[in-house]
Amino acid sequence: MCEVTENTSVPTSDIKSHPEDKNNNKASSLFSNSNKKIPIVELTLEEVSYEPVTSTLSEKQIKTKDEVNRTTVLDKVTTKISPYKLTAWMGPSGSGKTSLVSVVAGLVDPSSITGGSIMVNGEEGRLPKKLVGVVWQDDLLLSNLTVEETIYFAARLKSPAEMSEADVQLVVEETMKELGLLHIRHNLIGSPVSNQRGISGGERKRTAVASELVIRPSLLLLDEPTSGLDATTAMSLMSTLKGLASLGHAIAVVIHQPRTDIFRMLDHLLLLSKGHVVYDGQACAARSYLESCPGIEPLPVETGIADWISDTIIADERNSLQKDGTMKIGKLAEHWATAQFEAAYDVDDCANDSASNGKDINSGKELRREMSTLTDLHNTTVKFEAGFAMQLRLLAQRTIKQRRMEKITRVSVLLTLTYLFFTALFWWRLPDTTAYIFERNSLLFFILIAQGNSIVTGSITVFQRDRALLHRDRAKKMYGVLPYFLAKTASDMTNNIVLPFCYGAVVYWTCGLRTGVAPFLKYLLAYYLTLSSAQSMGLFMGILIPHMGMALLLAPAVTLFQFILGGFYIPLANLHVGIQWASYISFARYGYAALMVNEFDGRVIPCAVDSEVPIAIGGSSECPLPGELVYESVGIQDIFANYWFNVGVLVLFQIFFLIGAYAMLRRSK
Ligand SMILES: Nc1ncnc2c1ncn2[C@@H]1O[C@H](COP(=O)(O)OP(=O)(O)OP(=O)(O)O)[C@@H](O)[C@H]1O
Repeated sequence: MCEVTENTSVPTSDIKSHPEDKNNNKASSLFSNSNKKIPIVELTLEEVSYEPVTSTLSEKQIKTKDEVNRTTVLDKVTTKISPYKLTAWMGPSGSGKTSLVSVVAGLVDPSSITGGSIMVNGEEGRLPKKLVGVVWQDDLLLSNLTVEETIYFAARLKSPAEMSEADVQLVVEETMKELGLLHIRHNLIGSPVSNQRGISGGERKRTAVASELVIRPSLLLLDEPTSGLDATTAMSLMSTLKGLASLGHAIAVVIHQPRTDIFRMLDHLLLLSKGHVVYDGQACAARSYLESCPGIEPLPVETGIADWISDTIIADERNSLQKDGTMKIGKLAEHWATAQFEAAYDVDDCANDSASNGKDINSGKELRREMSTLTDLHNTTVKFEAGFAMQLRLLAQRTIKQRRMEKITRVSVLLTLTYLFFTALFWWRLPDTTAYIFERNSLLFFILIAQGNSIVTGSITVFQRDRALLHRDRAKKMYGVLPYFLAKTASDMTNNIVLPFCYGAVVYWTCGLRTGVAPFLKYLLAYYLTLSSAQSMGLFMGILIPHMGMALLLAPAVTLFQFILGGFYIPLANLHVGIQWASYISFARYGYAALMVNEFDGRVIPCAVDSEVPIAIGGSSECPLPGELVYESVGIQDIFANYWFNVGVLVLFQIFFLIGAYAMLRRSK
């Protein structure tokens, strides 16, 4: 007899978890309207094998050689994800559940699917990515966005451009209500990693689900959505998913040993072991099937069914471990492959289960009428829903919102104030005489190096964090690389530089640099361009070197090297010929030159009043001293002594770094 036979239907109206969330009747009615628009989709996998390349050979070598090392992650997997059903994929660690999510979501290299076929509504082909929502374990939500902003950005980016703002807002409202998030709509997501307080783990998961659900995907895949949640929160989330399935979504959940009450909610169950199917059928029939397998201990009294299933599969895997450490196909997988497994679908005890969704899924007739053809499904979707301008606007807003508390945090303001304090202490109101020329030079160099280095490392760190989110969003075809890149660059060039730039502006007056509005503005321009070159170089390095640790190790060395070649430590003319060339590709050289020329060009530096020691600058102890001699003494001569030339080269540096960064980003997968 099948143990799990009770009606597990959870009506949608019962799944809201917070009393405040019951107030929005308008949203509720829209939900029932938009519900009709979900394209009904059934996905069938027939003997699908997934074998990614694990060879260490380069792509070029692989093309020329026949032998390609592949690992069999999924071996002839046959299963189904049906609308109106809550499907679960279970199996021990490493059994291939997450890989199956990637395969079904179309996120793997098609050449690594080495066998079998994937059918959508009975036709062989791929489901448009727009109709698939995937919630991963690491949800990659942006910490400084509120719950509502997170769902809104997902909704707007994924909704058709012609959909009005009011309608998008209504769908966001409706989705928040559906997932019990209305009462925390204005709360920040937060980040457990950086100890930033925010919403709870369960609310995070629900927000991640809401961000996917907001466009009503036909197929929703969730990779361990209940991991890290307490039993009650896990139950509440699964109830929500069950309710959503009853509206027509096809939902597949990767789940580890759920509690019995959660297990009872499942309609369909796929059990995997080392990439092989061990069971695929109605969840309520799994027990009787497994107990019918030779050598399997029946479910002990007081043991949860999911725990028993897991123990049974793990024991089978252990038994199939050979002496040389390799694994042969387990007995359970072998049995499933040869058994008359249709029997598992037809267990009488599960008769009630099919009715539990309010739809007789086994009759199939009504369902088939609801299903669109694959061509229709493709015709109704476009590459990106939002237009270029909309993507750009939304991404810029999203980046600004995320960065608003990142860059101007209390710590960064405090650090800038500390820098200001010490800079003022060392270089306070420098007397404008020949006796203080060295101090002036050193100040101009210090302000570059003090801020430049942290900008480069900051830029790398921010991009490495954004990288995963970008790749995930790109895979979902939410936006293009260009709008992302433009929005990011615009934000980086303002947000990341605002504090260093303010520091530079204040230092100008506290340290008594050249008086006059024009020199001040020119100083700001040169200073800004040097910092933004550092920013672009950081981004370039961050994209070029995908490994964050490696990038952060190399970045300070490269930046320091650039600054040494700037001309302050070693006058440019005195650099060894073997390295002199490198100074031409140092942005610090042009930044420093522009600041020096702006400070000293066209003026005469008065003699130090009480100076008894003649000041020798570049071999000249002239007094008063022509300003040109100061920058010429560090090797800034000829065309390099032209302020606008240096500013122009800094602009070129940025163009080079940015175009390079964009090109690499486009190529990266
Ligand atoms: N691209 C790949 N190249 C090589 N091996 C891979 C690749 N993807 C997955 N694998 C291997 O396939 C097996 C299944 O991995 P997968 O992450 O799908 O398992 P899982 O069931 O989700 O495990 P867990 O429950 O621990 O998350 C693992 O042994 C994994 O190392």
